[in-house]
Amino acid sequence: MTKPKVLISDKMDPNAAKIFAERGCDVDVITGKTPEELKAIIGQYDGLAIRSATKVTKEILDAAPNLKVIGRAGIGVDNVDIPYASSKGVVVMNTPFGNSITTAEHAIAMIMALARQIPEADRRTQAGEWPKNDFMGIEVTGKTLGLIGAGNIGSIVASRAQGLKMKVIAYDPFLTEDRAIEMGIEKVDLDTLLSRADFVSLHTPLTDQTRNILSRERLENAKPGIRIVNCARGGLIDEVALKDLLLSGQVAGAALDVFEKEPPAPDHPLFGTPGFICTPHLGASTTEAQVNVALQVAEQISDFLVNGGVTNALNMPSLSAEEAPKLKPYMALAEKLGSLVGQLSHGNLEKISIEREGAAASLNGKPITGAVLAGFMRRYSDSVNMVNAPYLARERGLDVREVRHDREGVYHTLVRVTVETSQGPRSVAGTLFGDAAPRLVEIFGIGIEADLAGHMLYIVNEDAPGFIGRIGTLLGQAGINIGTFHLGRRQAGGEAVLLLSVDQPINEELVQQAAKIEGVKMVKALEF
Ligand SMILES: NC(=O)C1=CN([C@@H]2O[C@H](COP(=O)(O)OP(=O)(O)OC[C@H]3O[C@@H](n4cnc5c(N)ncnc54)[C@H](O)[C@@H]3O)[C@@H](O)[C@H]2O)C=CC1
Ligand SMILES: O=C(O)CCC(=O)C(=O)O
Repeated sequence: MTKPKVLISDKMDPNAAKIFAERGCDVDVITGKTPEELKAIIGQYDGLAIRSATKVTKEILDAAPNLKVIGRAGIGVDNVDIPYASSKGVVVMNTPFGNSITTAEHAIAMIMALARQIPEADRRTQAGEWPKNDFMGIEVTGKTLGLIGAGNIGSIVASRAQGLKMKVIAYDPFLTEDRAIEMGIEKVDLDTLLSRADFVSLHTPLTDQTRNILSRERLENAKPGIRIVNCARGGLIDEVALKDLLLSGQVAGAALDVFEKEPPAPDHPLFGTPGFICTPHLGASTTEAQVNVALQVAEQISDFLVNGGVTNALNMPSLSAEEAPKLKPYMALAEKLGSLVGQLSHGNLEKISIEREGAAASLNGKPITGAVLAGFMRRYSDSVNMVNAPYLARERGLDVREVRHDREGVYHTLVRVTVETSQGPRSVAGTLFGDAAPRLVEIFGIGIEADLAGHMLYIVNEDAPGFIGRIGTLLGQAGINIGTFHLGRRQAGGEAVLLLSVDQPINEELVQQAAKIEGVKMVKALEF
């Protein structure tokens, strides 16, 4: 049997190459390639091990007919086009915990560096000055640290900050009250956090919800003299606004490990701004973390290529060989339903129930539940997958109920997902056509039949003549082609839902325009 070939395309601890060789793979370490150079060689490899420098785009994936698995030695996978990799059948894995402690420690180092202005004091002292009177720091003891994102890294930062006698508050829609109590922190909304925090530290992935979460407006309204640390992802903060507010004194200090564009241009507006310090995406750069993630990624990739084992995959469930063919379409359905209900529900979502009815009731429910939870939580975390979703849900105190009804309803098989929201329960349901093709059949109590795929637009409106024409015209004028069109309504003249699939993503501006059309109650762009 020929050995699987693996490329390590980013700088990684040498133990990774050793593990690949020991586990039966041929490995090449070729780092620093341009996208064009990578495209020219990627075709020969079955596996690709990366950190953050390699961007695995559509073009790279199209040039990689043999590629079966991509392993990210780290957490964030925003450098991989996961939907496209999935469409090509390429498994994407990460190493969700290997660098969390290290990154949390970097955030704490940034807090201390800001509090005592260590980089600037160091620079001037080494330049021959003795500027003892220019650096009046602050104590962190007794100060309030506001965490935006309290997952793996955020919760480690919380415990370290508590050791420094800081009071920790957090904004994280997925943090339950119980988990917050367990962590000894206070759960607050974002505005409260910004009005109370002396230091803010960001620990979320970059998603549509978190992009620009520290916008100019939010920074302007934050507690005067706030200090900000970002060791998560560039794009979470408005960098230009940050400079203006550092200059005005509204923000007393900012420490960035990550930038919207990396590496930042040499004339980046923040460079040289008083109170600003930065590091070149060093959050995960310790010997310990790099050994952890390199070993882990090499073990995971070789296990997959040599034995078919799946660990920490972001786009694939773990399954036995016999169950796989029967369960696969159910898992595709379940993930879509979880994703739909997650995209359409807001606020504190603490309870989710997954009901299986008819033929679905007799199947192994675990992978179906895992798939629902993975779809539901994907917008909150880069690290969630069908395997770890139930564990993460439990850890975060999400109450997950699984219910089986052996009876058969209108459909011979049905999966229903319900979340409890502050406005009451919200449920969506789907079936399999021909035991293979997932179809949505009900959304918030309204019957509708639709395939959930690609870019979609969801509209709730008052059922009235001429409405569909107005939506069609709006999309047509925006140059957006409609693929499929699905309608459902409670009763004639009552509340109706419209679900459209379109050929390109729908931007926020168009969503706002659609929301202004007469009769529209709610509009949401969806992605599957
Ligand atoms: N600077 C560096 O070198 C490193 C950076 N990272 C970044 O740190 C991020 C966090 O990593 P982990 O803690 O392991 O991830 P995680 O998935 O355990 O935690 C992320 C948390 O963010 C929360 N969240 C999601 N959307 C939110 C929103 N709109 N508002 C507030 N909170 C929200 C989630 O509920 C979750 O609790 C990663 O996504 C990665 O981008 C990770 C490792 C190293
Ligand atoms: O590999 C690195 O140095 C970056 C780590 C990181 O950003 C991540 O794991 O998300």
